[in-house]
Amino acid sequence: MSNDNRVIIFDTTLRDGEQSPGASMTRDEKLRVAKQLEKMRVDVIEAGFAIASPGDFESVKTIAEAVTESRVCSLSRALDADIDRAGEALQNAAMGRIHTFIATSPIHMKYKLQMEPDQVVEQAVKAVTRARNLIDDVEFSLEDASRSELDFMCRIIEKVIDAGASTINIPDTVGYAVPEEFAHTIGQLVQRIPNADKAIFSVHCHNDLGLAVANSLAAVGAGARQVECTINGLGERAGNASLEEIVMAIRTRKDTLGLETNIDTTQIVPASRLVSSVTGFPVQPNKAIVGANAFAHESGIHQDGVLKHRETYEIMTAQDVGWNTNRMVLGKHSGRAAFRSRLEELGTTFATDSELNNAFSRFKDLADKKHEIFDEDLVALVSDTRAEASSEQFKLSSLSVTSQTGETPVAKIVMQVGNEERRAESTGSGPVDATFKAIESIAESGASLQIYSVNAVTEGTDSQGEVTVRLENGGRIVNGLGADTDIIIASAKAYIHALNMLDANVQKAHPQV
Ligand SMILES: CC(=O)SCCNC(=O)CCNC(=O)[C@H](O)C(C)(C)COP(=O)(O)OP(=O)(O)OC[C@H]1O[C@@H](n2cnc3c(N)ncnc32)[C@H](O)[C@@H]1OP(=O)(O)O
Ligand SMILES: CC(C)C(=O)C(=O)O
Repeated sequence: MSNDNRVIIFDTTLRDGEQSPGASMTRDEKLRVAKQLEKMRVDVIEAGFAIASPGDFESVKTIAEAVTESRVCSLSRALDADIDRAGEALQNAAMGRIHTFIATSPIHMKYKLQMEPDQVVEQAVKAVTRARNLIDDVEFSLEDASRSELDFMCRIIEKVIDAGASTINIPDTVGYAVPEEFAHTIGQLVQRIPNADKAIFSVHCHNDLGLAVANSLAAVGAGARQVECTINGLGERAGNASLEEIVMAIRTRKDTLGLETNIDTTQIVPASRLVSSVTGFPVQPNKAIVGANAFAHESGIHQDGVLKHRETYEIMTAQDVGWNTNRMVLGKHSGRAAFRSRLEELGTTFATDSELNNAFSRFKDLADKKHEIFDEDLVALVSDTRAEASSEQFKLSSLSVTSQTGETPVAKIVMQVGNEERRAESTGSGPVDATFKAIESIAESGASLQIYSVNAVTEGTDSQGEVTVRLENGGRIVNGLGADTDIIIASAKAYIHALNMLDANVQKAHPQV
């Protein structure tokens, strides 16, 4: 692919990204992010706004001295002092850039700058000329370009290119543009400005209408060859175009866009995590590319499709952007294919379809109670299913326990004993004690309880409790297991499992302790 089709990735996480209220970074944090951006092969890193504060100056200087593979840039207004400060911060850069800007929209010129358009042109040319005397790479931005008049933009751009700007940035400062219109503007600028071929056209889109990425892609379709963007879409107000979305859209739709970047996409997720951790801005789970759910499938039909042929529901691989793998999340929308596959990965196979169906129906019951089923839940669920299936003698039909402050707990149980339904009611010192007494009043095993333990299988209040009950009878000792989101029911299941083991004389299958 020719150079004409290469899109320069200009990352402004450390400058515009840091303008997100609450996203301030220290010099050392910025340096860590800059090194990661360099590793990701970002072309230009906007390290800060040197005149903004002594700390920002130090950050730009430190990054300019530490980064050699990416160009390091500082922002500056179209003012002598800003430009000189940027030049000073960048003086040791292996590759540096001064990025100077001034607003060109009628509303900004009249109310904010309080300048006439001619004065703005004059100040822009003066700024670019001064910057070019300090450094050989100068970018000029027309702030609020998407609300600026086309003829005026053509006039100022032609003059700043003549003054030495080699990158012309067209920002959608307030996120006002829509893709078709923005593409038209870029196309017009590229066609109408006589010296347009002497500069790279760039865009810098904000996300106020959620269109930052769409506008950036429309602009590259119309001839822009630099995109300014940020990790996780961080930035002023609703943020900037997100780097990961731009880069992966260009890569994934190379067939239609015909473009490429130099980014090592496997470094995207590490960069996203780093920026999230240093700024304290979490990444939403459904965020494209870097959200926790971006490569996760919960629906049975999708899981079945992905297991048969990944591309049925994935347009990129998780590994391409730096995840270890895609994920099958087991939940209430999952089907047998994913359930069986995950258990096989965990070393459990089903001998018969009815064994699979039995475990699957328990899994659906559990999924109705719990948001996400983890591997530990599955293991507990299958061992519980198998424990129950291992003997026919005692089965739990229903259990109701009342436990109230100042009142003695009461357990009412219905059990299947062989072919007979039996009921019992008992009180106890606690709900578990009452339950065990009710079971024992039906089973009359005479076994003594040696150990009772409860473990939360996963984290969270919707976790399954896994209970172990050790019973001793006539010198035989067995361990019964039960799992449920309700620990009283898990306890009843574990006690009944142990009774069945004693009854069925299964010590060899479940060794005595
Ligand atoms: C669209 C963008 O993201 S632009 C970048 C925005 N980022 C920031 O503003 C972060 C860093 N900014 C700062 O630290 C401060 O605003 C500073 C240091 C740059 C300036 O601080 P102050 O001198 O106190 O000025 P203040 O911020 O109050 O006002 C901005 C001044 O710059 C002028 N100005 C704004 N843009 C430009 C420009 N591109 N070129 C020249 N002057 C400009 C304004 O008209 C105003 O001038 P006035 O004081 O004569 O009215
Ligand atoms: C300074 C420019 C590039 C900017 O941040 C904007 O217009 O949003």
